[in-house]
Amino acid sequence: MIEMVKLDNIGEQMERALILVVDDDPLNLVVLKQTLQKYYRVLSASNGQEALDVVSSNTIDLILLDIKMPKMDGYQVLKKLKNSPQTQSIPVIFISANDSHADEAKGLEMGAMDYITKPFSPPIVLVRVKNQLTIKQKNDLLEKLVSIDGLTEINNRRFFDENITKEWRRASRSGEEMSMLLIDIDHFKLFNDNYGHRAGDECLKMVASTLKSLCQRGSDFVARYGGEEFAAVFSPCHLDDAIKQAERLQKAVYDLSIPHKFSSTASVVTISIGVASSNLNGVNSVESLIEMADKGLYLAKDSGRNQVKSYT
Ligand SMILES: Nc1nc2c(ncn2[C@@H]2O[C@H](COP(=O)(O)OP(=O)(O)OP(=O)(O)O)[C@@H](O)[C@H]2O)c(=O)[nH]1
Repeated sequence: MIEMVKLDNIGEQMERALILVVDDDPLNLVVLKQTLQKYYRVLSASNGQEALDVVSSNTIDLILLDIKMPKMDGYQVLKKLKNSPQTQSIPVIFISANDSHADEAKGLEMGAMDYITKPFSPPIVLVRVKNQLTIKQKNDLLEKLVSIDGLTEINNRRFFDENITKEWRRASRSGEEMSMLLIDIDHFKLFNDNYGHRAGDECLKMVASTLKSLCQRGSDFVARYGGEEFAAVFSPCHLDDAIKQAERLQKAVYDLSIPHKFSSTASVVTISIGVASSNLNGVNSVESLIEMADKGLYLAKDSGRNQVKSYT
C-alpha cells in the first residue's frame, strides 16, 4: 500500500522549503536527512538548544522534532517556539519512540501539527511533511492576502493598525523612541481628474513601491493608510532621523518625475509628510502619535506642500 503512494511529485511546489530535523540519535538524523533531501533543503540539530539556535538564524518552514533528548526535550523546545511571535507559526511534527496515546495527545495539545512514532517509515514521513507544508503554504498566503493592499501590493491599513500597536508596546517596554510618518500625494484629485483613474492607480503603485523600497530597515514598514495616503513606522527611531528619512522619501518621489502639469506645487507628482515621535509632548498612545503626525501633515500642506513637517 505504502509503495503505491506516488512520491515523484512530492515537494515539487515546495522544493525550496527548508526543513529542520532534530534528533539526538545520529543514525535517525542520517536516515531522515537522506529521506527529505531528495525533495527539500534540510538542516539538522542534535539537541534542543542547537535547534533553537538554527531556528533563530534561518527561515525554517517545518521542524521534525524528537521528543526524548537530554537537557531540553522536544516538549520544552516546542514550548519555547510557541512562546515567540517569530517562531510560533512554524509547523512542528513530533517524531518519537513514545507511542502512548497520552504522549501523542500531549504533543498535539501543545501545538504540534502531527505526531509520527518510531520506527518510522520514510514514505509516510514524506507524505506527512508534504501535508503540513501544503497547509503552511495556504496559511501563509491567506495571512499575506489579509494584510496586503490589492492595488499597490504593499501592506494595507489592517497591517498598519496591528503593527503600529505592536511596535508601540515594544518601544514602551524598551523605553526606546519610535517615529511615524503620514504621507499624502499632493493634488491627487487633479491628477485623477485630468489623467484618468487608471493613470491615478499607476501613480499610486509607483509611489508605493518607491516608499517601500526605502523603508526596509529592521522592523520599519510602510503601509497604504487609505486613498492616496501612506503611513510609515520606524522603530526604534528618533524624531530627527525620522525627519531625515521623510526628506529622502520626499526627494525619491519627486525624482520619479511623474508629470503633473495640473499641480500648482511642481510640474511633477510630489508628496507632503507629517512626522511624529513617541517622545513628543502630548504623545502617550498610538492614537496621539497618529494625531501628531496628522497635524504635521496638515502643516506641510498648509505651508505649500512637497514638504516635511513635524508639529511640536
Ligand atoms: N486612482 C485612484 N484614485 C484614488 C484612489 N483612492 C483615492 N483616490 C483619489 O484620491 C483623491 C484624493 O483627493 P483629495 O483628498 O481631495 O486630495 P488631493 O487632491 O491630493 O489634495 P491635497 O491632499 O490637499 O493636495 C480623490 O480624487 C480620490 O478619488 C485609488 O485607489 N485610485
